[in-house]
Amino acid sequence: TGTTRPQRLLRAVQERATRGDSESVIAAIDHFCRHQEWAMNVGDEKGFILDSVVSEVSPQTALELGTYCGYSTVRIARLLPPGGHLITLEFNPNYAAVARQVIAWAGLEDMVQVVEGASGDWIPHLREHFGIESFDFVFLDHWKELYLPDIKLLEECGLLRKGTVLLADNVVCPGTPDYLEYVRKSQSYESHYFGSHLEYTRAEDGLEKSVYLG
Ligand SMILES: Cc1cc(C(=O)N2CCN(C)CC2)sc1-c1cc(O)c2nc[nH]c(=O)c2c1
Ligand SMILES: [Mg+2]
Repeated sequence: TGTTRPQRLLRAVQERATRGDSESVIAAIDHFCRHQEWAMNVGDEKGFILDSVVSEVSPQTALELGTYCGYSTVRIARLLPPGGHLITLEFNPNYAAVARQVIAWAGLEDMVQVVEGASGDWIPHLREHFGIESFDFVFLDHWKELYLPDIKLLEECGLLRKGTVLLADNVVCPGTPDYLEYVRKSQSYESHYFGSHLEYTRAEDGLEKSVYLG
């Protein structure tokens, strides 16, 4: 038995970060991942790019696919405008349980809804369940095989509108070739690649920003 890596990450947050201070929660997780144990958070370098896109969009409605421990959830939620709301989908209940506590430690629980389950199961029900008309911003960070089917599902469910901004993590490492080909070739998207590095490493990775044109 013993603790899991997400549980050890949560303990590092509770020991090092100040309750209600989202910057200190982000710093505590980055410290843990750099000096204790690598973990698959978007990280500080790609996180800075995520911050700039979220700030530019200033979304009232945001969707995150893949919560993990809530690191990017906190990065996004801390930048939402008044009235803004973030729904984050997580398949793994153990990850979701840790994420809820990390988000609460950052004092952002009122702007975030952590939803447990498979993205493909939940996306068709987001409108009726959460009263969402469409999303202003979507962060894809769950599983490389699901990026493409899930944005097609979002399109089909009418959850994207002209100007919706999609930002995808790990398009180089682990890599999402089918997703990249689709958003870069489709007339319905305007895409741009932000080169960076895999979190806490020197390996190449990056974020793909795609604006839905309708
Ligand atoms: C699990 C994993 C291992 C990686 C790697 O190349 N490694 C070599 C270098 N060492 C240090 C770490 C391990 S990259 C990666 C990863 C990274 C993300 O940001 C992810 N985001 C969402 N969903 C994922 O499944 C996801 C996986
Ligand atoms: Mg990732």
